[in-house]
Amino acid sequence: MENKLKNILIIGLGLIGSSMALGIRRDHPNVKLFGLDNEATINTALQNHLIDQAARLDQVTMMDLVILATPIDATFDLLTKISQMNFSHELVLTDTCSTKNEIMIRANQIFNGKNIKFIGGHPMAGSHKSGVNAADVNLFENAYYVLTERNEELQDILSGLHSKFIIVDPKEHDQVTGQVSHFPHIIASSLVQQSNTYSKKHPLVNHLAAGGFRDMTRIAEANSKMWTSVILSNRQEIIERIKDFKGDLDRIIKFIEEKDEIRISEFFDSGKKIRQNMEILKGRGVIPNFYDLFVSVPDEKGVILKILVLLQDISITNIKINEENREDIHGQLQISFKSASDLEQAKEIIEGATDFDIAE
Ligand SMILES: NC(=O)c1ccc[n+]([C@@H]2O[C@H](COP(=O)([O-])OP(=O)(O)OC[C@H]3O[C@@H](n4cnc5c(N)ncnc54)[C@H](O)[C@@H]3O)[C@@H](O)[C@H]2O)c1
Ligand SMILES: O=C(O)C(=O)C[C@]1(C(=O)O)C=C[C@@H](O)C=C1
Repeated sequence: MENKLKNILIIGLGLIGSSMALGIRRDHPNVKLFGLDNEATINTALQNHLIDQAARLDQVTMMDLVILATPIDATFDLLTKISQMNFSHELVLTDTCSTKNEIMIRANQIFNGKNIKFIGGHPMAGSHKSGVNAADVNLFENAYYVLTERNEELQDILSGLHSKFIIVDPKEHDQVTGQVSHFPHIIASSLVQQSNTYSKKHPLVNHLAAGGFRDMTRIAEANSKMWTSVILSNRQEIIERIKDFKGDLDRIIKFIEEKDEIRISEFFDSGKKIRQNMEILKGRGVIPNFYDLFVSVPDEKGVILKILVLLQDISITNIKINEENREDIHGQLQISFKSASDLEQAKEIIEGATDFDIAE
């Protein structure tokens, strides 16, 4: 298929826009990539060859595809400005916002009868980091990429992101992401703040916070402006999720007060089973790192290289080093694989060649 989307403008070259630029370039080295952002960001994007050329907003009219990778409030503003422009050919326009319903309602109102094909988009992967320096070509690998409708040419341009397209109704999208993406950010931030308040009375809090606390709170470091926009764009759903959760907390308070051993155990058991079932879904994109092996490694020079050499014939999707604060215990290498069989093979190789502790 000859793709007619040749001149592509990305507005907003932060974490998402710059990572998309790298992904687009991977499969489509010949498209012309333009960028629009503040001067410092554009300079970095040009230096790092993320884009070919800077563009102005009025140059939207000469583009074939425009990707809005901007915060939600800025995206609304840009949608309005673009809807006031005149196009001699059809513009394909998409966004990356974390909410979809309000954006689609607005787009349907303002693009009606215009030469603009708007397709709502949301890559279901990201990070607590932001800005052009966080660009990562593998950010969207194996993650779902939500679109509000199929579009062969757009999907082809985005193929180098290595994500999986899924068509979702905008309202349904906001309900689901409200539960599994937006609400968890509220929980993480509340937990960090509650612990901080408690630490005024109990300073040891700052020392005894360990792996569990770290795993629960990484996303509390996310960009506050972005999350304010997300929450305000999905208010009703998020309020409902919070109220629902309050009910769950009240239920567990009751079990504890009543020393109800069976119900407390059922509570944890149920959580464990549900999460383990979600693990099965990991390969389909619920959680980007799937089939993980945790190798406990001594803090010695060359140890990571040794493991990598051992696994050189197996496809690894990600490696993470979970450092330990204490010097006397081992750090943990988290290695992610594409399949259960790759994981099993890697486990056998490491077990055969080292005495490192391994867990799945
Ligand atoms: N961070 C995530 O995990 C994540 C994941 C998926 C989708 N998203 C969504 O993608 C969008 C971008 O998020 P991000 O994490 O890349 O944010 P970011 O802060 O890293 O990047 C946003 C960029 O947009 C630029 N910008 C803002 N207003 C602009 C304007 N009017 N014109 C041109 N550039 C402008 C900023 O300078 C910045 O470089 C948001 O709508 C967010 O909801 C974020
Ligand atoms: O990994 C993270 O830090 C994220 O929060 C990314 C995350 C999420 O997983 O909920 C957050 C917002 C996006 O719209 C999509 C993905």
